[in-house]
Amino acid sequence: MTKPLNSQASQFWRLSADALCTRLGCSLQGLTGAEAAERLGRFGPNSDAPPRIEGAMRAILRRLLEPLSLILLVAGLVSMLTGDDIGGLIIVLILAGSIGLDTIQEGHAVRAAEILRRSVALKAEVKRDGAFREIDVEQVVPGDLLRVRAGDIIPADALLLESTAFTAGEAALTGEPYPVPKRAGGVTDPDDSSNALFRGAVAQTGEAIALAVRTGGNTVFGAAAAALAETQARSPFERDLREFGLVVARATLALVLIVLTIRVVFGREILDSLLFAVALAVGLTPELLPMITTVTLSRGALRMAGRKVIVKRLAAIHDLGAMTVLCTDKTGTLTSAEITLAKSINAAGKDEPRAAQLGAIAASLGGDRGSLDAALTAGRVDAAQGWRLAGQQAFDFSRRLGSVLATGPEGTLLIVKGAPEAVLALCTMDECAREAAMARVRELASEGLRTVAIASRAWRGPLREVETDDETDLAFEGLCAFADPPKPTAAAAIARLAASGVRLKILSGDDPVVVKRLAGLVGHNPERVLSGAEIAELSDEALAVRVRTTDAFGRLAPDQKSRIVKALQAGGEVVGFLGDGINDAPALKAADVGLSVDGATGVAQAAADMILLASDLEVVADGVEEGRRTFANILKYVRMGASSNFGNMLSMAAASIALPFLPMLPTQILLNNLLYDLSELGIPFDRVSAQVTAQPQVWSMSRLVRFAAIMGPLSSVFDALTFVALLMLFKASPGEFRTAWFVESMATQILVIFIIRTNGRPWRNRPDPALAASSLTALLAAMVLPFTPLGAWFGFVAPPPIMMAGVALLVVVYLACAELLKPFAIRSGRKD
Ligand SMILES: Nc1ncnc2c1ncn2[C@@H]1O[C@H](COP(=O)(O)OP(=O)(O)OP(=O)(O)O)[C@@H](O)[C@H]1O
Ligand SMILES: [Mg+2]
Repeated sequence: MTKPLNSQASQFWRLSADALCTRLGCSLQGLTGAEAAERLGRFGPNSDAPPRIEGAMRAILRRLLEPLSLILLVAGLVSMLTGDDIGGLIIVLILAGSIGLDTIQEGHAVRAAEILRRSVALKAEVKRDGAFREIDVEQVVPGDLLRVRAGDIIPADALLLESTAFTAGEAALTGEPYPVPKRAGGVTDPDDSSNALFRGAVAQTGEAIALAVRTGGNTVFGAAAAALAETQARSPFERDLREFGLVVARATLALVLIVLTIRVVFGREILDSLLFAVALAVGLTPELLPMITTVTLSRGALRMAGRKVIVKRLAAIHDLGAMTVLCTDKTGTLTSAEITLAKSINAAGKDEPRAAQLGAIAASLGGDRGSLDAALTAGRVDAAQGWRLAGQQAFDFSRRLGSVLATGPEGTLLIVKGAPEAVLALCTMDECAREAAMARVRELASEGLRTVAIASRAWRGPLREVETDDETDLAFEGLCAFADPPKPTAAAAIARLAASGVRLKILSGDDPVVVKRLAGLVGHNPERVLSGAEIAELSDEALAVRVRTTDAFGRLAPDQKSRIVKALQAGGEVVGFLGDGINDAPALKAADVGLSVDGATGVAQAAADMILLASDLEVVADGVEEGRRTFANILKYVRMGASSNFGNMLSMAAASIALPFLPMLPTQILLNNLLYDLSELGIPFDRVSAQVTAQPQVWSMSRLVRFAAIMGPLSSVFDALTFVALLMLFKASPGEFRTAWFVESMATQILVIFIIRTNGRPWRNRPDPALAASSLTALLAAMVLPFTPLGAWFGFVAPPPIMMAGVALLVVVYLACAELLKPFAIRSGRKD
């Protein structure tokens, strides 16, 4: 991966800032809005090959160019030219109808979902018209002055101008596992790019100002960088569905070829046979399945947006519905994130403002964007007056401390701030005093207060950046205690999640005592809280066992959060992770469904699959419900296809070989297919019973196969019965046979939705009016058409009433049998 760095043309970091400014035609003062707009036009958006939203014409063309559509189009035209005007016209019209239907359906929903997804696009901070402001990452242009802070994804390739304790994680770009320090200034070694920032890397610590040099696909890592931000990997559900589609498509091809060959060998009319075969293929291919999943998922995404969840990766909707365990960070989800400074205590345990004073200096000079530093700064607003930052060691989540070198009225002071046990370990104090301080921390924790310890040391010698070795021989200054009360809504949301089969686990970097108390307050009551130190001792296998029974974790390092997620996955759980910090990003990536919140750090948002517009577990519970509902509706399509529709087409193939005449004319088959598609239009809107949304919905290919293996043959049996009855009993003419069977086939295909849309009795759970309307309209059209003058165009011949009565009876008996067999078809082999 280091290759692009070596290519001469891209080594902008070997130039000085001034030289780059000349080359880019800009200054170091940032661009004006007008300049930026002009550059955006010139350089294009800061993204790789922007995912174009397909226009209607293009969408129609894409469908028209599919092989089956092309064949139909050609066949239709040939029919027209060879004298069968009406037949040809009908084929072309039906083809146009189907394509129009698909385009309208897919276009609207998918476009709307894409717009939503963009609404949570990553932000970048740039100087425009003299002030720093947040803009969409795509709007960044070469020449922009960037400000990047810990937790941001670096928006463009840029030359560093200023930095404080800035390190960048470039692991995904270069393979270098540790964050690399970045400093402004010239470099001599061409391999040394420590003064450059690369798009797609993660700002790990500190802050930097940099000049954007390249954007979008021109960046050193180009597409690789974008791939980092957008994970659109296929979920198991999507993969299985595709596989299923492929299997069916192959079977279709084989079947159609067999039918065609046999018919041609037996000397039947070639054009007719070809048309019949193609129509059969149209009826058989689950060409709608991918479109329907996308549409249903997109509709689900729109509904979820109504419930304040923005979906970035569509398939994650299913994963959210399948989720069995939700891991969550503590601050901001269980608590309000508006942490306030409650107490400042000195080393002797007395109230004294000094700890808070020093904490505030450190926080305002060199703090991160976390809630603790915000509370410290807000606690003593002008503490930092007269102090200047001289050096820094940014807060490190693994060591749980950070320091600031500050020069001010007291001279130069090294201030160290972090988790009590981490800071106390660096202080010069006897064991007794240390124990007393820790006892105080525990006492505060039992009152629900979380603490940060402050230590300091007078600095002698030259001013420079702080190193880990400097953080020794510290004097313990005292503790700052913060109130972080639980959210009023948390307890109810946790209960709701539990009722819907989702177990909650708290994964916090905070003190186990604080975690345990808070958990109790929101009704979570874990038996004990496992700490990061204990986890470090466990093997992956041992951890996989422990996580099953442990519901809260404290003092976790970022990689331990993702270790726990993986341990849960190893135990067969579908794991969700909700977090907002830079320390949550690894776990968000590892989880099956990563949830972050609007306004979270860039890395967390980039790693997440969904963004909550309100940081509240209530929203997650809503999302879970919506996810299950969406999935249940997709399952209806799949089941529909796997039962009647597929069965009918198989019977058609068999009949075309066995019968001396075509069991249905090609135009009739196409009409059948179109009406069937129409009948399904209402499915995405359908209701789902509370019983179905009450438990995690896990996709299972084996269950679908079981369903198809029972319902498919049932449908074929009834087709065979229909054939026999029509030929033997009613002595139907070919025209009557086709018409009667058309009606029977439409009725069974369409009406079975009312049976399989619910696991219980159909009359207990009413369909949504939209579904009832689409199904019954399609059915009505199919039943009336043969008896109208228009029917003759399709080759329908009105059968005698007695024949129709027989067909009606068969349909009723079929539906009754389907209802009787349904419990066996949907019963799963295992308990779930
Ligand atoms: N800016 C900071 N300054 C000093 N100490 C900090 C800072 N940020 C975090 N810490 C310490 O590190 C610990 C872990 O950080 P933090 O609480 O943010 O982790 P977390 O896993 O995100 O926790 P939570 O579940 O509360 O969100 C804190 O409890 C605190 O002791
Ligand atoms: Mg946090």
